[in-house]
Amino acid sequence: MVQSQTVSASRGLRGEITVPGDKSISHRSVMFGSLAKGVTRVSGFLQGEDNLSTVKAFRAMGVTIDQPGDGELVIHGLGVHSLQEPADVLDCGNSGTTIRLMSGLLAGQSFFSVLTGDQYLRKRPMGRIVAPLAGMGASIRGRQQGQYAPLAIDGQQLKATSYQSPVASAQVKSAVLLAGLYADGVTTVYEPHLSRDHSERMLRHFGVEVTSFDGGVSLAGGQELTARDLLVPGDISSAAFFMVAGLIVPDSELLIKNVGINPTRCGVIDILKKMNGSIELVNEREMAGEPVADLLVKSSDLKGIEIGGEDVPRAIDEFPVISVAAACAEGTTVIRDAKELRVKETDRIAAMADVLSTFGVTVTTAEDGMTVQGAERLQGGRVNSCGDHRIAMSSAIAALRADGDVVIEDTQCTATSFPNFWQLLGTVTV
Ligand SMILES: O=C(O)C1=C[C@@H](OP(=O)(O)O)[C@@H](O)[C@H](O)C1
Ligand SMILES: C=C(OP(=O)(O)O)C(=O)O
Repeated sequence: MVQSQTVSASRGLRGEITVPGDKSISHRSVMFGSLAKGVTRVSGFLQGEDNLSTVKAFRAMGVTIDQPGDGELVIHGLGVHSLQEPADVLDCGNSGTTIRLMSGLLAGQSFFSVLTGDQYLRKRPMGRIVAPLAGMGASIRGRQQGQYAPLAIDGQQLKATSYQSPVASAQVKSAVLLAGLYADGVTTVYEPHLSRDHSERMLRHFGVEVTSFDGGVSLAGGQELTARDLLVPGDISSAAFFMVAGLIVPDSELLIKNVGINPTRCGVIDILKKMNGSIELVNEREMAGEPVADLLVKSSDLKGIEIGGEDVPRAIDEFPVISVAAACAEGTTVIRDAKELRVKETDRIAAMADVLSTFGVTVTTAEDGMTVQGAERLQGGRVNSCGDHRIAMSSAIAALRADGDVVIEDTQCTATSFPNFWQLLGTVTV
């Protein structure tokens, strides 16, 4: 049954919260832990649906993964050449990260595998990974000449590549690097702007030599991974909903604890600060090769700004909620260079333009972004998430500032990345 949620205006957000573990790092912990030799203990693992798809896929390839407690995994890795042919199709659900990274990994195995996903994932572009992997000798077939899943992968001996990616995408970069682990020679990926570097950091954590340089990254094939414990920080993409909520709702003061602030991910903090948002980083520290801090957020009078260039990949999943901040800011916000938003779980430019216009906000869209006119007041109404977790949660945050109740339809998708979102929102809103 399709679920919905009704959200009313808030008189302030107060208290301390901890958001669930980082989705990108959680995926990689399962993948790299499964390839490592030895036992990897993960804590802070995100038990969202996307990550559970990754766990299921590795179990289907013979890896023993125990879940002794909430957010805990024990992965019994047997080395880079230990995976077994899965007996059935691997279902990646809604998760772009799962299907794209696993395609790179499976391209170099000595077995056959098929990857698919839900109705949203089967519409997302796969040619962006199929093309560079084919250049390494991979045999991958998919619908419409390899553009769309299901993808059928006939594992091959791969050769190293030097690939110039046309998009700043960590999924493309990581897929090619994972294939590169199985290739003869040194694989290099160049990208137009630096995308999130969790793969590079975690591979190093597991003892792989990875060289990052201005414009790209390279690694030599044939390296082994050695198991090491991992602590997953809170997901900045999940924290972003509460950052914006704390800024736009008057009389708010919120401490969001234990948030990953990797420089390739913290564009949302820089953008919101540029909008005059009060966000203070306290207790900065490092956890398993990733920087972490607590974020103190206070209600602020936001102002419109221009956003584009290298800030875009550093905040790519946060644009739906950044557009909510823009709707509550004084003046105009222009978002450019963000065409990638059109190929996420939904077309997030079109979806947010729809949502914000229901709230009474004036939005114009462009192929690569949108212009949002800040509004004095938001109005209530009925919106639909289109099955996209980030659209559902962004709508909920806008509703905290609306004059009337907001009904959000199709809200079960929040379990993709933030299973306790509604409960947490309830605990901090006055
Ligand atoms: O590598 C990752 O974990 C991710 C990379 C990004 O996608 P792209 O690589 O398509 O930019 C991001 O949108 C996604 O949520 C997670
Ligand atoms: C785009 C996202 O994830 P993925 O690409 O892994 O589906 C997201 O979480 O916003």
